[in-house]
Amino acid sequence: MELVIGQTQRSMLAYASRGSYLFFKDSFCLRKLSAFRTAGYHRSAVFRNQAAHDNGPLTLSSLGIKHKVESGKKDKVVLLESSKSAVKISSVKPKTVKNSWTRPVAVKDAREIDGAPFAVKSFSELGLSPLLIDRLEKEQLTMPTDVQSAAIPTISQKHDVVIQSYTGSGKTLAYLLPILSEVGPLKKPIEDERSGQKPSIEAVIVAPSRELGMQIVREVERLLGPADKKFVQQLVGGANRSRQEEALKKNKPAIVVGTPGRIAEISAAGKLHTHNCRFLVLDEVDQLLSFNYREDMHRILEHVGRGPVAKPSDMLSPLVRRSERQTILVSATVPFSVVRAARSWGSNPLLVRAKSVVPLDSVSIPRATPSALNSVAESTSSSVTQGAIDSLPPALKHYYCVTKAQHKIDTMRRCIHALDAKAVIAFMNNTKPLKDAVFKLEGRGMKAAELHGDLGKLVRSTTMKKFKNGELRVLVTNELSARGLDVPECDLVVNLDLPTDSIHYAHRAGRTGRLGRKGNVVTICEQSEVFVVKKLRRQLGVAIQPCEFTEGKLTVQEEEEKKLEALGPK
Ligand SMILES: Nc1ncnc2c1ncn2[C@@H]1O[C@H](COP(=O)(O)OP(=O)(O)OP(=O)(O)O)[C@@H](O)[C@H]1O
Repeated sequence: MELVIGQTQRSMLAYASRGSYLFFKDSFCLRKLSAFRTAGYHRSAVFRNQAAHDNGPLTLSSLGIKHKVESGKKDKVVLLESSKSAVKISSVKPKTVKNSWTRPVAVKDAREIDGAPFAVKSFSELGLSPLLIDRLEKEQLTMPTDVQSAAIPTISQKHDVVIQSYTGSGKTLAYLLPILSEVGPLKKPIEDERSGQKPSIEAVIVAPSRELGMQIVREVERLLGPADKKFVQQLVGGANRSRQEEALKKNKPAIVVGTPGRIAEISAAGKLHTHNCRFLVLDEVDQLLSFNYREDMHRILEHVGRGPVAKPSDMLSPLVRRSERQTILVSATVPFSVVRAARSWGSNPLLVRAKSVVPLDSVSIPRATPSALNSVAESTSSSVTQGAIDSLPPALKHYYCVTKAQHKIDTMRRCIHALDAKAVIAFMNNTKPLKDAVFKLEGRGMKAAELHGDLGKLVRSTTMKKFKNGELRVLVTNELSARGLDVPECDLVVNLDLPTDSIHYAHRAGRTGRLGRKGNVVTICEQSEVFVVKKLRRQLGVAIQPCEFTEGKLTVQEEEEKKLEALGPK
């Protein structure tokens, strides 16, 4: 059936219900639009109108569009009347690729996607399963963030995606919710569900640090509810491996969350069966691409979601092989290395941001130039810098304070008092000096603790718990253990050592100002390092103001600022 749409005055984008047409931006001329299978069932369609878009979240009502769904028919029809044009969307049989042992998978044609529904008023407009909506309401999670509004429908329609949005903008739920809508006890009833199907692992989530891995496990447990916690299993390093293997056997979880080394280790031992896995999520993916995870990541990518090939005729084409598993890459920063990975591990991946969903191939992210191999120069490459800028929470305030190396801790203590900060994360580049920093802070009566990879799992989780419940005021840590960490109460980030580039600056800064909250970032440096702060300031396009802490107050050094500006860029 051909859908013909009259010209409309506005460039609009619409998502429609199951099995219907997806049509997209640009003034709709008379043309055939190809069908597109949606796994999730929308009870509404959301239009994007460029004009209205800039005035905040878009919903049908905000666009003056009334919609109703005629139910009871096999194919649903969503009638949309707008003041400008009447558009009738009717259902069509989607094209699917079906194999003997995999679920029907729509052959993806990302060219059809141009924009996504924007911030909608509630999760129930995003086609999530009713059971999951109930759980969200019980957890007082009612309104999706922008990146969630864009990511949830896109993932539900079986696209491989790269989710990029600034730190603390809700990327974790952006991928967890569509997965929980399809997998585990909260999933939608699936028409072609074969009864008595052996429970198997259907989603693998990989995180670069134990803390982040455990944080994601707690988020899944929170959503599943106390009775269904066993559907998710942690496979993080540092924990007892045989206990993890016993739990896998006993609980047969639908979702596993872990660090690359431990997942690869248990998979290699033949104790982790992920060939039927439908989702592979790589959280903080730019970290997971680093050299030290190479072997483990290779194993995970080669095995997760790679179904058994029963007979030669089942040999899957490269496209279908890749499309049998949905690959979801997540990070606040998306340097070229992530783009390259998405292209090789996914099929027609889409770049999902807070306000847009576009084919990844349509975004020009230049390669890091060979000369940018060293970290400081690397951040001069526009892709890296752009990634950092995109990852900075908008409500943050940035300062720097000059002092001698031996006075840094004392300066930080004065900074904490001046800002009356309650939960401070202080970053250093190496593990060794962390203990000394804690010792000095404790010596001045400030409750502090160190967090790094050399500590045992128990010490690390106890430290995190104490920090989150306010028993500790300062957490002194290094880069890796802080990636993705979510401590909503964190109101101050201090750089005791300069970050190596703008991306690292942005990820550190993003530990505060979570989900739009206020936050301060203070970099304490020596005079000889001021030029690096200026470079970061230029690359990030944020005001990192010179300041000092005297008589219990933070004062911005205006004249110093003017002097610096007068010197011009170095
Ligand atoms: N729709 C929502 N409504 C209310 N709170 C939310 C919502 N989505 C996420 N949150 C909360 O916001 C905080 C930040 O979410 P999350 O950690 O997923 O952000 P992120 O973008 O993954 O951050 P990072 O880039 O640092 O990993 C969490 O405490 C989370 O529980």
